Parts: sequence; structure tokens; C-alpha cells
Amino acid sequence: MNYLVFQMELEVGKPEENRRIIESWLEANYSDDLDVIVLPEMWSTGYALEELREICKVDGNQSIEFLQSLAKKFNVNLIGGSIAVLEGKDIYNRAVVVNRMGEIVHVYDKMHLVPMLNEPKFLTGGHNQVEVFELEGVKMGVIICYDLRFPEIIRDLALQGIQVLHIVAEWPLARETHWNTLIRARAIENQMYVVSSNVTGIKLGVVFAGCSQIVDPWGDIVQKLDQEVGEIRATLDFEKVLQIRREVPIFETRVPEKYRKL
Ligand SMILES: O=C(O)CCC(=O)C(=O)O
Repeated sequence: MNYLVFQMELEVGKPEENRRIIESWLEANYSDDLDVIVLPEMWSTGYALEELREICKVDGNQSIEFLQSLAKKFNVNLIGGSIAVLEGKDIYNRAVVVNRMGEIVHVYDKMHLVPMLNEPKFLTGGHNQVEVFELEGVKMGVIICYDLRFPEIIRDLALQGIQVLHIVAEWPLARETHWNTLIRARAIENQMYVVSSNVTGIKLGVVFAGCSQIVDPWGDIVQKLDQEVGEIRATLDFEKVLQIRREVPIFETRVPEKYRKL
């Protein structure tokens, strides 16, 4: 399965501008053999939290429709990063997955809100448990940024059978070590591919880490960016997931009846 991951520098509070950036990047980087494209967290608005409610009155669904038309135009599946969406009084940080036909196959609202960013003041945490979706017959999951710190939900997805986890993020450089280490740990402990798309650049005084990467189920880095705007291309081989799970059979060795429910 052929992947293309975008590491972008986004324009805070300007969804139209960010849609233009993504479309022209894709026009320049698209190739016929692509199966899945991955975009970062909150790519349409960035962390314009103070203005988010006003922006979301106009945007949100517009950016989701943009993803649907992009998927159809380029005939590609999209892990469409996440988008701030207003529902009633609540704003959710919503990851959206769209298939080649432009159909929404999965949505996930960020469950863990980040105290360091004052997210709970502006956003509502997702109400639902994590669920699996399928693209091209492969079971997958998606989480958003800070969720990476909560191994419980990633194990939940692994036990539901995913072979690849996507992380869409706006992770800061100040905690780059955590980002790199946790991604590899999640790949090793769940024996699955981890594909991440982070942003780069400096926005509202925050320096972002970049370091978008694909890690294989052994924990080896397949491809990784530093802080540049750019993309990763890689082919994921799901036979490798099965082979590593046979070689080190942790899922068969688990004794959940002995684990305390946390
Ligand atoms: O957990 C972290 O250190 C960063 C989290 C974050 O920036 C986010 O969830 O947007």
C-alpha cells in the first residue's frame, strides 16, 4: 500500500489558504500509484482557538467537502488530518477519513484535550470510543496528537485488529523527544505500522517539531522528515506485521484477566 504524507506549514485562521496549499502540493506530488495520503491536525485553521467559533460558523463542513472532492479528483484515499467542526454549541477536533470515491468512511473526535494549550476552554472532547476503519481491505486507526500519550486507546485499536495507526498532529519542538520516542514505542508494543503527519514552522510563538515519520512494526524508521516542509513516500508491507506478530507473539501471551481495569 503506497503512502504519501504531507508535512506542511499552515496559515493560522485561514482555511481557504490552507486548502489552496494542500491542493497545489498534491498537484505537484501526485502519482497514479498512490493509495493513501495523510494530512496533519487542524490543518484548516491551525490553533486559532480564540477565533475558532467564528471561523467554524463558515468553515468545518466546507473543509470536509474539500477533502471529499480532493479524494475523487485524485482517486486516492485520504486520512484527511483533522478539522475544527462546530456542532450545536460544541467545537470538536475531528479527524476525517475519506475513500477514493469521496465517501466519508470514518470520523474520530479528539478524546484527550490538551491542558497545556488550554484546549478544554475552546474544544469539547470526543464522546465515542476509538473504532477501526478499513481502506482497501486493511484495518486501520487514527488518533490525534496528544492522544499519542495514552497507550490505552492505541492498545484498544490494536486489539480490534489494526495493522496501521495514523497520528495527525501539531506537536511542538519543545517535546520532540516525546514525539519520536512514543511513536516508536507504540509501533513496537503493538507490532504495527505508525504513520504520522505533523506540522512545521513557527506559529503564534510555537515552534513545531515536524518529524513526520513512518515507523514499521519492528520499530524501525522507514522514512522521517526533520523540520522542512515536505513529504514522505513509502510502501507499507502488511505481511511484515503478520511475520513480526508470529516471531514475537505478544498478543497470544497477554493475560488480560490478570490486568487491573484502569
Ligand atoms: O502532548 C504534547 O506534548 C503535544 C500535544 C499537542 O500539541 C496537541 O495535541 O495538539
